[in-house]
Amino acid sequence: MSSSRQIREFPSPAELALSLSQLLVHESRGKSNFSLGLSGGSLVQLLSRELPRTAGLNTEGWKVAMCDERLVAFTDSESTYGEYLRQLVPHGILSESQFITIDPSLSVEDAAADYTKKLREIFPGNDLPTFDMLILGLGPDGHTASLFPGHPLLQVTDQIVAPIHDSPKPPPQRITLTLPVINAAKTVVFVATGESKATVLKVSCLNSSTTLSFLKYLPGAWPRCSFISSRKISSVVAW
Ligand SMILES: O=C(O)[C@H](O)[C@@H](O)[C@H](O)[C@H](O)COP(=O)(O)O
Repeated sequence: MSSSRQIREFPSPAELALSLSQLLVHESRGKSNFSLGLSGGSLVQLLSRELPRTAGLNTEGWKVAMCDERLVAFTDSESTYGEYLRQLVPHGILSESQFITIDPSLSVEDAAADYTKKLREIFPGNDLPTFDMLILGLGPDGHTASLFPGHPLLQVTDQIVAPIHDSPKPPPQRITLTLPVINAAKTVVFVATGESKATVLKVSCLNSSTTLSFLKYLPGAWPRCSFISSRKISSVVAW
């Protein structure tokens, strides 16, 4: 899985979640340390439902970061970590101490600097954090993490985490992993659930020069990218 591009299609989000959980078992098996980046949106519920009943899952060595995070209190329903805390952690699958979280009390610049420092501690000695696996979402507008089409953050190459003040999708203040980190990850999985992803996938894959295309920014990750979808996308995606 980690070495080749794939599209995996499932008839329902439940079946997608099952496969994603099995992939996590496979990718983390035998690793005393497993670094995982998670996204928000529908992924929180998918994983929170499926991981607790996944056979063979050993999360002991897992460190879990957010691919992006909204600068709101963890108690706010907009907080991605807060949602994992409410939906996944109570199942005993992961403990709070395994998550690398932002400090939402800081300004967005300081929160990005603080998160950078925390990631550097998890990946000591590496210029770029090399996540074992990133699970990314995909917005109908073509954004992934908090990297939005046409936004200047797509040009950032000298930071591993960037602040964003003007996210087109609310809330406006967020922090995000930057493209170099996504490109350096060992396995990158895009989870594209729902009808709204078909257009962006089609446009992105058929014409990689379009502004909408997130794929043109992922030359490093592309050979290791997978798409997991709850609908048939292979018919619209040129692979
Ligand atoms: O911070 C955010 O706004 C979300 O995390 C967002 O980036 C999400 O991952 C995608 O929009 C896909 O969301 P769905 O899977 O819910 O469609």
